[in-house]
Parts: sequence; structure tokens; C-alpha cells
Amino acid sequence: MCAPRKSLATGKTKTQKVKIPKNQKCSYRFHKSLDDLKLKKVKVESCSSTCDANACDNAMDYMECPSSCHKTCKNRNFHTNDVSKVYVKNTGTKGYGLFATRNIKKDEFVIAFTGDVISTKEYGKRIRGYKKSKKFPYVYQAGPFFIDATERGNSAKFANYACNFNMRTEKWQLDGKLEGFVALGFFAERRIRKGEELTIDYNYDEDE
Ligand SMILES: C[S@@+](CC[C@H](N)C(=O)[O-])C[C@H]1O[C@@H](n2cnc3c(N)ncnc32)[C@H](O)[C@@H]1O
Repeated sequence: MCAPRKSLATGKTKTQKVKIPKNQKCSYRFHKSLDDLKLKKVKVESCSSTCDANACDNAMDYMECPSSCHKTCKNRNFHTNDVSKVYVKNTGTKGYGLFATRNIKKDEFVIAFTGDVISTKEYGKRIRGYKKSKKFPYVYQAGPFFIDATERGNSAKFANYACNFNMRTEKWQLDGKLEGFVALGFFAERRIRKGEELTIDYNYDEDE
């Protein structure tokens, strides 16, 4: 049977009343409690090569180029977070799902999973709250932190699981963000056709 082995995003399969986010480009909001950790911020150097989205020096190390990089820099997927490639639709059997608005090339950036960046302690607190209020939690682990898209996140949270997923989850470092934090980006694992459902592997953390 094709089913997720483990997922933080567990809950009902039936479609619940969920808000489709309007602010699709909404980015990361680091929870105030993280200030107490006094962590350094990541400094990514401007890149000396051609800044291709997949092949510049920084991109090869899964680091997005900083805003100070050249005007033509294409390694700014997370900053831009162009969500025009996706739309949300009811799948019938799996609740809502994410679908492709156009053909997507292999290895192309599709969308970043955004939301509140929270600590493990805050994660526990929120999960208890969501359980109480019977709210489905849309949360993924991102390094030592969690990204919570339940109240504030973009459409990436509607990506369903598939054994033969067509988007892989990559972990990227972003300039100016807290050390240890990794942004989660969904990239095309193969060529994807317009109208296809976009799926991921919920066990992305176990594949390393
Ligand atoms: C991150 S949410 C994905 C969006 C969800 N379908 C919704 O409507 O909010 C994860 C939940 O979607 C459902 N789901 C995801 N992949 C599935 C699959 N392959 N088969 C059945 N249900 C799935 C499960 O209920 C899972 O807990």
C-alpha cells in the first residue's frame, strides 16, 4: 500500500474547512522565543560565477545567493518564491492537493514551504493547542526548528504524499536567517505536466 511511513503532517484525510492562503508569497516569520537562543545569522557571500538557479557556487552548496548578488542572479528562488506554477484543488479522496498550472521542467524550483519558524518547545505547545481545537497541523521539521504553516503559510502545505512523488524536498540555507534553519523547497523530481498533482515524500528527513 502506498502510504506515508511517518509524517508530521498527520490528520484527517477528509477535506476539512481550511482557508486557501491569499498571501501566497508569505515568507518566514521567526518566533520571538528564538531571539533568546542568541543564534548567529547566516552570511552567504555573493557568488563569483554565473548564478544559475541550479549550478552556481552557492547553489551547489544549497545556499541561496544574497540580495547583494548580481542583478542577473537566478539563484534567488526562495526570495522570489514565485507561486504561479501551482494551484490548490480538492482531490476528492485526499482532501485538498497541489496541482501544476503549467509544464514544469525536471529540477525546476516549484514552491517553498513557508510559515512560522518555531522551536521544539513552541511546536509542542502549538500541537497541543491544535489538537484541542481540532485544527489540522501543517508542520514540517526544518533543521533544529519547525515550520508551521497552519495559520500562516502558502499553498505548499497542500502537497499530498505519493510513493512515486514528483517533487523532492531540498533544504537550503538563506542569507540573514538564523544559523541551523533550513528553508524547505519543493523541486521537480522529473518533468511534470500541466494539471498533474504535485506530490512529495513526507519522509524527506529519513533519506539522508
Ligand atoms: C500536509 S496535508 C496535505 C493536504 C491535505 N490533503 C489537506 O486537504 O489539507 C497531509 C494530509 O493529507 C492527507 N494525505 C496526504 N497524502 C495522502 C495520500 N497519498 N493518501 C491519502 N491521504 C493523503 C492525509 O490526511 C495527511 O495527513
